[in-house]
Amino acid sequence: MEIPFTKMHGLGNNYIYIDLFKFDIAEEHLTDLAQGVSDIYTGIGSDGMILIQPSDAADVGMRIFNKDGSEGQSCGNGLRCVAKYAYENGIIQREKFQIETRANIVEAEVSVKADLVQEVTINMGEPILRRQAIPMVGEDTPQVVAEPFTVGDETLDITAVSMGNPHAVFFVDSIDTAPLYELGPIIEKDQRFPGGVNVEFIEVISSRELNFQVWERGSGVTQACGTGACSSVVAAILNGSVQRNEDIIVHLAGGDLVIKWDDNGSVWMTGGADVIASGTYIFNR
Ligand SMILES: N[C@@H](CCC[C@H](N)C(=O)O)C(=O)O
Repeated sequence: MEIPFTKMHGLGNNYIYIDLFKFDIAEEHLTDLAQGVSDIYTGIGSDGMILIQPSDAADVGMRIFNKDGSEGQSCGNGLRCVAKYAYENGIIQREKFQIETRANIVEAEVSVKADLVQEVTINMGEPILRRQAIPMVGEDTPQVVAEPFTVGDETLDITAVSMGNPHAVFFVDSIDTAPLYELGPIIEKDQRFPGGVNVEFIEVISSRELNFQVWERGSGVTQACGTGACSSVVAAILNGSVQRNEDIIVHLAGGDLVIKWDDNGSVWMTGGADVIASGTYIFNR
């Protein structure tokens, strides 16, 4: 099967995008296809695959598959790229529109120059903080903030947040010595997170800026994670390190995002989205 694709990235978090407005793929092939396109040796090479598709509930829909073929509920960097693709390819003709994910419907606004999208702002909706809704096991509590969390012989303080997908946020003194490769893969599959979890290590560098590293569920270390940046700002606010209703700059390996958790409860994300390549993938089922 010959499948048309576009490869895009948001701050280096790169996915193979398939436009289901133009092309259909049977559900049974999606896991294999995501693994296939993501492989750097035998595929195109990516952090995963994103489907851009018609939606009954919003202007456009998206589904995100990680590198290992598992399906996530949302993807912040993917949402900005879907917004850019939808606008530049005439799926949507307005600068403000809605995108449906498995988690929720978000509001996107594109800023356009010479018909090209320069930057995208997404209202990602409200964070989910209740323990069992994240989901995290244990007696239900309204929030999981700075709780001791033992992994092997280390005990760290965890703040858990869901932006539709689950995130375990750990504050460290320096991002350079964060145990990303050592603890990321272990915490990702820790039984206290029945659906697995994305793992972030955060250094607070001022009341307006955070340094960020991520181990993503299903994909490992990536250059950036939009839902992770949102979760980290929410976690930093819950821990009293930064303020609500202010623009916080998150420095990720692939560049910066501006995140705000406003007084009405919504988390806003602003950043770039870029096209890398387009072509045809030969899918051997
Ligand atoms: N990179 C994404 C998140 C992708 C999904 C995640 N790995 C999960 O399984 O929840 C982002 O930019 O948010």
